[in-house]
Amino acid sequence: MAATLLAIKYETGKLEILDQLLLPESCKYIPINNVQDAWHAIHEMKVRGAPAIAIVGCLSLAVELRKSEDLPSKDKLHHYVEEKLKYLVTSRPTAVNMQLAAEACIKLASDLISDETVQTSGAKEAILKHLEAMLDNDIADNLAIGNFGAQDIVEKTGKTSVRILTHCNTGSLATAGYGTALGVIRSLHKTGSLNHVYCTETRPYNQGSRLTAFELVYEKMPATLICDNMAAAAMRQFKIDAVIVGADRVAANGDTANKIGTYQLAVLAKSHNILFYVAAPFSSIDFEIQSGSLIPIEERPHSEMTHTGSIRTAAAGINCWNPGFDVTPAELITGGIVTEKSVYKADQLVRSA
Ligand SMILES: CSC[C@@H](O)[C@@H](O)C(=O)COP(=O)(O)O
Repeated sequence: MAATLLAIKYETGKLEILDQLLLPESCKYIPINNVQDAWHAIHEMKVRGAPAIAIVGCLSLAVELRKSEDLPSKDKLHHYVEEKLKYLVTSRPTAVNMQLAAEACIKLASDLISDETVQTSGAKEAILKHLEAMLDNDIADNLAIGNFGAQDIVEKTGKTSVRILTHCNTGSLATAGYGTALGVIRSLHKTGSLNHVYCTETRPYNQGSRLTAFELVYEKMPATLICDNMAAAAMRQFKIDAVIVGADRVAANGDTANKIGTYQLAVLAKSHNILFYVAAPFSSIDFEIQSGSLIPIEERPHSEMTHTGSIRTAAAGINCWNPGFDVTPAELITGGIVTEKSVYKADQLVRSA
């Protein structure tokens, strides 16, 4: 893959993340030396985006495991892994990727315990191999998502040059590299099928203007930034062909939690007869949650709405409501849910697909 902006750098036992709080002014990598560092970096949104959260969490455990030389028994190793991963899951509530990654790794640790042929060092190596494979696996998944999504958009619109609208940040900065929804846009660009991409500012945290716009400029894609309240006007004026967004958690029925403002884009897309897509790794689908109403939604600090940096921009004393995410009902996802396996209609989602 061509060199792109990386949110996460990992070399055996050494983990660094790009501090996204400093973007777009400066690009600075900071070390993550242990699980606690990762918890804080995720909680404070130095790294964000559902896949990137899970990868940084899991790699921080790999860093700790590589440092620890005295692991007394396989049983203790299992409890250690379980405790650390469960702690990481508490860093942010809505994205499911960290939770599912934790469950998979805890299950591996538990299977290794019951396997009498495996020694403690072998168990540790197997867990490390599992955790450290996440970066490469995520990039491979994103490339597949990009290809499936680009192909589907070209097929369903019947156009060879499409205009896309996207929301929040779903690119290299939210994943191991390439991206999910932005990966689809990258693939359209790579194959000469992208006419133009419009990215929303994504108030109040501005992932669109700070991060997506940064990636689009970096990659020299034909792109325009719009404020969130310009979406309807832009859909009509620029004849948008498809909206594509990422996901923090997809319920079993296809309802999708993603950055606040996604739902209103889906409603607008419907009334403008525009295809609406969600792009996410299969690991963003939570088959334990039957519908979107059960997805926990993170409430963010009011200062994100009332202040720009240290300057107050809203009247002091006003009440605020600042949910970080909303839920788009499955029936509004008219294009489909693009994963690394295939593009699904909501009613085609099955656990073993
Ligand atoms: C590939 S990232 C998908 C989603 O995680 C993304 O769209 C999003 O909502 C990110 O929210 P954030 O609050 O910045 O972590």
